Amino acid sequence: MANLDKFTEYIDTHAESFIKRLGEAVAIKSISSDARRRQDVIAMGHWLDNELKKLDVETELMNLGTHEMQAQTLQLPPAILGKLGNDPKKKTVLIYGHYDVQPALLSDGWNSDPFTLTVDEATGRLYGRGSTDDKGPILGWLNVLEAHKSLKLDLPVNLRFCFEGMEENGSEGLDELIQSEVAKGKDGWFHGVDCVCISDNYWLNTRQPALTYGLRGITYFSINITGPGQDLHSGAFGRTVHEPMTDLVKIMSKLVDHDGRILIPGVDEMVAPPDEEERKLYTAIDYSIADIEHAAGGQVAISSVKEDVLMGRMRYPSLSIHGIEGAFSEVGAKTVIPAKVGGKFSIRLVPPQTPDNVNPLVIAYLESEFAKLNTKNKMNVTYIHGGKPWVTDPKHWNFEAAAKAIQRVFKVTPDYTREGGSIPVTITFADSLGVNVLMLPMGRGDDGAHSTNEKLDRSNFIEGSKLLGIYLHEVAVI
Ligand SMILES: NCC(=O)N[C@@H](Cc1c[nH]cn1)C(=O)O
Ligand SMILES: [Zn+2]
Ligand SMILES: [Zn+2]
Repeated sequence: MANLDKFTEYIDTHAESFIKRLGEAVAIKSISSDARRRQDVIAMGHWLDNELKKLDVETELMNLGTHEMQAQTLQLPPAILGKLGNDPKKKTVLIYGHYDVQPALLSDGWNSDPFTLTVDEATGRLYGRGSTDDKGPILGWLNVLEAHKSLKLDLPVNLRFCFEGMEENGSEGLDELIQSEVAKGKDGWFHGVDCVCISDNYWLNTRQPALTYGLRGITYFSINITGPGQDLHSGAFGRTVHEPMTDLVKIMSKLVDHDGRILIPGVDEMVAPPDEEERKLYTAIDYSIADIEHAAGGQVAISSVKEDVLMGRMRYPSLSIHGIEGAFSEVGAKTVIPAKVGGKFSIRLVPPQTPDNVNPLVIAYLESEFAKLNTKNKMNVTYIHGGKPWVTDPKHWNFEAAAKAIQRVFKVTPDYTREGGSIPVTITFADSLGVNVLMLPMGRGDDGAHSTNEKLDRSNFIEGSKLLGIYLHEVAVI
């Protein structure tokens, strides 16, 4: 393998300009789930496209059409497909990432403006929405390209890129794009891809780099309850009408138990319990209850048994309640009966669960529980989006190359993990291209993705950029 000292030195000496570039990306409020921010998501796509072009990547902005969201018809942000290198003697690696982010408001509890990358010099942490999910990792790839271009270092593999702007909101249009590109054969953007690498997840803890060979799927629902023609005075109407919020709270309380058990008949039962052999896998992982409680920011773990916590995240389904639309949520003591409320929840799925086999159980259960309420209000259940779980073979050469790269950069062997989150496009790549997909995380388990004060440690950004580059060199020689 080539002497990569110059490459790693370049990454070290250019750390400040890489952080500045990450600051530019974080400043673009590319929140895909908020119709008001759609132009920002599109602007972020153009920003990224421009950065790729500066680094000699041939790109095309793919128009994914429009969709309906929040009572509007919106242009979907473009998928960016890219190509760098076409040497038949080299392997071809497809890189995926997403340039959209989750919503964030200072008033949610951030200590600094979420869209201003804020460097804490004392801890080396880079705070900002998207710092770890997924702008930091995407920019890690840009850092690798910049270093190779500036040093006139030959890239060891051909690269293909697929960056999207709707991952945090159901990846609309992407599956169809991938399938149509694959159907084009040698004229498609993904022709000749040997393996896929996705950097869009986290180490399990704060100490040990990880390689991830599984993701949970997801099925996301909203339950809307209506009845009164308008919001009502609770003094004038309390105990005289059926209240939508009361019905909703009762229904939502029937979904999951305090110990995480899903109460929808048949859902938990689809997943076989682990045997002794499998349990040992979790015993071997360097993890403790303190790790989960540190990452959660409170002493709130459901179990005090490490293996159960790990299995709760990696190999069992979970149900989470996310929010209630239409609820009175301002300061003060408004005595209102909301006329219309919508509760949102999702279930993380594991094999053999899929939205197709779980959704009918969810809908039948909600309808039967609603019928028991004897209310005159009306319930409407909407499936918002979903994706299947994914598990792959971590003994594949793609994982071996990444493990060698981790050994070179961090001088340790990685943890092998399954991730609790979902990236539905992973399975689309695996199935439609028929190649191995690797998840190579950059951030740590306490980064707070989707949460307040999301961060990426400076060392993870810099060492992580080295890792991405060295991984490509290991792929070339494996
Ligand atoms: N980094 C991956 C990630 O955060 N994925 C999201 C995907 C999603 C699905 N529905 C809404 N977002 C996740 O929540 O796992
Ligand atoms: Zn992500
Ligand atoms: Zn995310």
